[in-house]
Amino acid sequence: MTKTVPCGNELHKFLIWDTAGQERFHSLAPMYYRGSAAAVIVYDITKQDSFHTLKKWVKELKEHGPENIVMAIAGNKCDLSDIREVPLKDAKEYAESIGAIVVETSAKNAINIEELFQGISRQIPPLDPQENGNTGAIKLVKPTAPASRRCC
Ligand SMILES: Nc1nc2c(ncn2[C@@H]2O[C@H](COP(=O)(O)OP(=O)(O)OP(=O)(O)O)[C@@H](O)[C@H]2O)c(=O)[nH]1
Repeated sequence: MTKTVPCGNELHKFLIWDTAGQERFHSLAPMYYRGSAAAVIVYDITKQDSFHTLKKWVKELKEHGPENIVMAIAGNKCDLSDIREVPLKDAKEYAESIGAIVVETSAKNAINIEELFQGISRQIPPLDPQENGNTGAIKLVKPTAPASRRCC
């Protein structure tokens, strides 16, 4: 899946992989997060267990993920906040402690999805010109094609 996000006067094009969260697919996860610029770790605000599992994923990313990976925490199913088990305050405190972005989303009602990707976009450093195939010392023009970034 791809998503293009305006960021200042650039366009960031994200290539997005949805990794299966279940334990039996755990060993496949490094294939997705290796080389990724950002990771969105999703929990379900109506299930405390999912917030606990999220912390395990954050630990794994910190130990084995790319050094400067941008981490974003998404508390999904915010349309069901009347049956929430995870207070937003807990998620915010945890996110702050690990330097991650946090936002409550609803995939069902398309709430805060755009904001989530904009938040990530703002944290991703500009492309290294050499990585971009540009070896010149002075950048005279902004690329017209969107820069591609990976996100899992
Ligand atoms: N109310 C509500 N239901 C949702 C939302 N997002 C997903 N669901 C429902 O939650 C269930 C699980 O959704 P999935 O997308 O399969 O969840 P997942 O975490 O990606 O599952 P795995 O890929 O198997 O790890 C489905 O029945 C969805 O319709 C949401 O924002 N609000």
